[in-house]
Order: sequence, then structure tokens, then C-alpha cells
Amino acid sequence: MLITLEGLDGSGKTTVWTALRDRVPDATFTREPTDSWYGEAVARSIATDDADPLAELFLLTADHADHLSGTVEPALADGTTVISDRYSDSRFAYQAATIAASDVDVERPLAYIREIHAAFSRPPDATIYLDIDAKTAAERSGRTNKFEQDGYLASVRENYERLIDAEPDRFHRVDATRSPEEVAARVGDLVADLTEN
Ligand SMILES: Nc1ncnc2c1ncn2[C@@H]1O[C@H](COP(=O)(O)OP(=O)(O)OP(=O)(O)O)[C@@H](O)[C@H]1O
Ligand SMILES: Cc1cn([C@H]2C[C@H](O)[C@@H](COP(=O)(O)O)O2)c(=O)[nH]c1=O
Repeated sequence: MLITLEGLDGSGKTTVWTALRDRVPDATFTREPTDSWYGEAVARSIATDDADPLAELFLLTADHADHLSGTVEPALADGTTVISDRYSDSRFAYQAATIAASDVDVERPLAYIREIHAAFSRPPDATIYLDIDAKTAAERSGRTNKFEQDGYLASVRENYERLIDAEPDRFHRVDATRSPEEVAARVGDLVADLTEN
């Protein structure tokens, strides 16, 4: 089973992902962007304010392809539960917002990015969405780069809502404004339910 954690910057995904290791010790814990050289290229792009939006999308998608073939698919083939801190929905939400705000001539960016992934990717079985407003997300993340900005994160949040509307059964919304302990406990219970059924 492939379970993904999604949400805005600062929503607490990494905090939850770390806490989950005690609840599901046999799972494979992984993340995007990865720490491979593809992921390093992604980090450079994210740190570049005027990075080309399409080049950035394809760097992130290359990192995803390598993550899929090198980590996710082998673990799933072994029957291991995979828990990924960010996955394809991050591209759908973030890069669709970036492209929509740019002068790139792609009419429906979210649909376009989904189509690219549909050709090769493995969709998550379940996605836990840590729900938080854009202002709190920007405050928590420190507003240190072009993504950690209130207006941009508000557009990303709208895209996540579109994704949830399109696939309500896959997404499990968790109120990420609660304390770290409450959020971790709720997500732990959800993962236990998902993996036991
Ligand atoms: N439930 C919470 N309440 C208050 N602060 C929190 C909560 N969860 C995490 N934080 C704090 O918010 C900051 C961001 O947390 P974390 O790195 O887990 O978020 P993230 O979603 O992984 O962010 P990013 O996507 O930017 O990596 C950290 O300082 C963390 O301690
Ligand atoms: C996978 C992925 C990530 N991003 C963005 C979201 C964050 O601002 C950064 C780094 O992620 P982290 O969880 O803070 O380490 O990358 C993105 O825009 N698109 C993606 O597909």
C-alpha cells in the first residue's frame, strides 16, 4: 500500500512522518524531493527565484520517476507499506499554481501535469492531507523561499481542494492546526486503519 502525506509548507508533514516511524516500524519511509542528484537539482531550482516554470516541473517529475523506479515500486513489489512525505499531488498543486501565475502558455496546468504523470506514475492508494491556512503555513515555514509565501500558498491550497473534490475517497483530511501530538495521533490512527483493512 502506498500512503502519501500532503499539505502546504509548514503543515507538519515531516513532523508527522517522523512520529509515524514508531507506529509503523516495518514501513518504507521516503520523501519527495529525494536526496538523489535529481533532488539536488530540484533544490537548486526551488532556490532560484526566476527558474523556468516548465523546467522546474520537469526536474521535479524526473526526481519522481527515479523515486518511483528506485524506491517506491521495489518496496511495493516486496509487499511493504510505503509512506511518502510528498508525492505526485505536490506537483499537481504547486507546479499548477506556478505555471498558472506565469506567462507559460498551458491552458489547464493542473490537468496537463496530471496527464504527464498518468503515462507512467503509480497513484497513491491513500493520501493524508494536513489542512492548514496559507498564512499559518507561511509563518511556520519561515517564508524563506518563493514557495513559502502567503499568496502563492493560497493558490496551492485551492489546487489541493480541487484534487480532494476530484477524489474524495482517496484523501483523508486532518486539521493540522491542532497540537503536533494530536495531529500525529490522528494520522497514526488513520494509517493503522488503512493498513489493517
Ligand atoms: N501541529 C503543529 N503545530 C504547531 N507547529 C507545528 C506543528 N507541526 C509542525 N510544527 C512546526 O512547524 C514547522 C514546520 O513543520 P514541518 O517541517 O513538520 O512541516 P512540513 O509540512 O514538513 O514543511 P515543509 O513542507 O516546508 O518541509 C516546524 O517548526 C514544526 O516544529
Ligand atoms: C515534491 C514537490 C515539492 N515541492 C515543493 C514544496 C516545498 O516548498 C519544497 C520542498 O519540499 P519540503 O517538503 O519542504 O522538503 O518543494 C513542489 O513544489 N513540488 C513537488 O512536486
